Amino acid sequence: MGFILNGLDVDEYDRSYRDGELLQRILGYFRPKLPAMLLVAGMIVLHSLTQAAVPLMISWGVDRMEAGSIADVGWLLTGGILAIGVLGWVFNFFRQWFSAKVTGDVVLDLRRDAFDAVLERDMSFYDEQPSGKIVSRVTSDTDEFANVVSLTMNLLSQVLLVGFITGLLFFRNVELALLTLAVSPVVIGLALLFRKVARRNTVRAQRSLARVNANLQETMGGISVAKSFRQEQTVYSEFRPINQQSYAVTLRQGFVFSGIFPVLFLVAGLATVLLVQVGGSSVLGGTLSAGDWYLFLQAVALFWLPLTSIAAFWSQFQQGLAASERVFSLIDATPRVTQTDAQPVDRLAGRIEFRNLTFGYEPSTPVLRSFDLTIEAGETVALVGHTGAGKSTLSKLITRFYEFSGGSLLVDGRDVRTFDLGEYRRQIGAVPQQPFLFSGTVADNIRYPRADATDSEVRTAALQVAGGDWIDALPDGLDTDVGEFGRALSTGQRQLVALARLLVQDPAIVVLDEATASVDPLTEAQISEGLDVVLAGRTSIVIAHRLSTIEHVDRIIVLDHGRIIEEGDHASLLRAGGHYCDVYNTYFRHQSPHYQPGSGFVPSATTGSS
Ligand SMILES: Nc1ncnc2c1ncn2[C@@H]1O[C@H](COP(=O)(O)OP(=O)(O)OP(=O)(O)O)[C@@H](O)[C@H]1O
Repeated sequence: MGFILNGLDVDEYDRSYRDGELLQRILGYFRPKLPAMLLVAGMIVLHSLTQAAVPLMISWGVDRMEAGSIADVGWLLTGGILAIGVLGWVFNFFRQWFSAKVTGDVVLDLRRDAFDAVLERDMSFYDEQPSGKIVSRVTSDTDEFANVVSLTMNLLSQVLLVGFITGLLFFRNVELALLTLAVSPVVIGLALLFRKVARRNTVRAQRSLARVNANLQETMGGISVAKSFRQEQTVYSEFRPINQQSYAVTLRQGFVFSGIFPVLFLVAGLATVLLVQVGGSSVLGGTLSAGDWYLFLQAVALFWLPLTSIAAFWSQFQQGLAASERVFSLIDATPRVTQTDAQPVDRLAGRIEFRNLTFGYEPSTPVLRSFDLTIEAGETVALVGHTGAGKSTLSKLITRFYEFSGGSLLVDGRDVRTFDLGEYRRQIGAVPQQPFLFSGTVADNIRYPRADATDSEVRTAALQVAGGDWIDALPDGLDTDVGEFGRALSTGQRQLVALARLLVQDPAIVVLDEATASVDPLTEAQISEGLDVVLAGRTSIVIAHRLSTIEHVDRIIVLDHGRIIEEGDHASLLRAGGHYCDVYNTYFRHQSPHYQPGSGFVPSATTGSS
């Protein structure tokens, strides 16, 4: 049991809905499709009637045969069965066609809502949830849901058929009808018993599939790293148990599901034996006509088929419910970033104040405690500090990707929680260390923040970054295809595109995580030049990794374990000989054009190095 269930726990945002609640929610998706569904219902009734009519006609024929008058009605019987068959086919065709349309439409809506929800989630959600699992909810779980919708349509048709046949049985012979019905509670009881086990197994199967997806997604994302470290074997060894688990869980699900049918057929078989025995004796005793007996034997077969599928349907129904539960959990996951208002945000000046702010990715381990910092409008601030000091955390709070738990964050003196989030974010230009480019051309990527930017605006922005020299190096200039994730461009070129993109966005505040990857001196110079243009006139927070940047910013803030331990400009901080000197000696010293191995240490009070 241990291995099979490893890692199949609920995700943090998973929740359990009552069946009624789930059904209500599902019905909400079907309500707009009412006319089409009524048509489907009509077709189902007609189709079920045709199915029930066949045994009835044959029974009538058998009675005629018994009375020795089959020759008179033979053609009527043949023609009638044929006509019913054709009608049945037509009704069934329209039923299938319209139900496929209704199902397709509902899945389309559900997938749209799930995808919308995915886009709405905070960054913390993506930190915690492997993307493969999310993909699984939007794709395979909605498919699962579609299956259950088709099954429901089939079930409705079968329930109607059972209804018609039961009516017919009672009409012809109450005694035999009661006998047939007597066994039904056993079948239904068995099906209900099976319900819980089925649901549990199904949820596990879906989770194990989500794990497979998550693993694949991660492997594909990091395939170049895996290959360069020759870790293919490790990747494979990690995948194998997950795949094996999915196999085992699915196998177990199959085992549980297939267990129910033999049991149900056994019960149905016993009932048929009983009917053959009792019915046959009645025919011999003259209390039942041969036609009625035939009708019963036919009806019993028809009667059991829907009943057993109703029973088996429970399991698949549970499967669909479990899938819809997972999709709804994704849609309903509560956002952590909560705005108290949606006030319009005009052009910001860009004054940022952290006041007594507390934040932790995990509430129990705060990264920032009672944090205070004011960045003036138009100021360029560099954040430096050892890894894990909290530099990126500050930028994530400004971009409002994460929610803080205490204190306040003010922009232009207004609480960020009161802003219209969309309007606020449009004024923040965030550039990550590895700028992400979407498939398309360089121009498409520069235009990304503002789809209505004209070609000439895009070109102007590109030309403003480092005088546009870099564009000439691209094979097709701005029309160069960047490839998936921008892989067709060099690291430096991607950064230059990201800077041009920022100019098109024209944000009031720039939050920039400088790339650590080294680029050739020419590109380095182009990036520095581009940065000067991009940051001019905006409030800029730069997580600095370049000496050329920290030398020119208005203020350097040295962070350590989520606290500001020093601030000032480059020269004064070096003179002060404090913690900044340590950071300088560790990170920045080597980047000086005059650097020689072992030289350039700035004496600091903490290390005393010289
Ligand atoms: N998504 C996350 N979930 C949980 N903890 C996190 C997350 N991101 C960062 N942390 C933790 O928060 C602390 C501050 O991290 P942060 O990324 O802000 O540091 P940093 O100064 O930007 O470091 P670096 O220079 O390495 O990027 C670290 O202890 C880190 O482990």
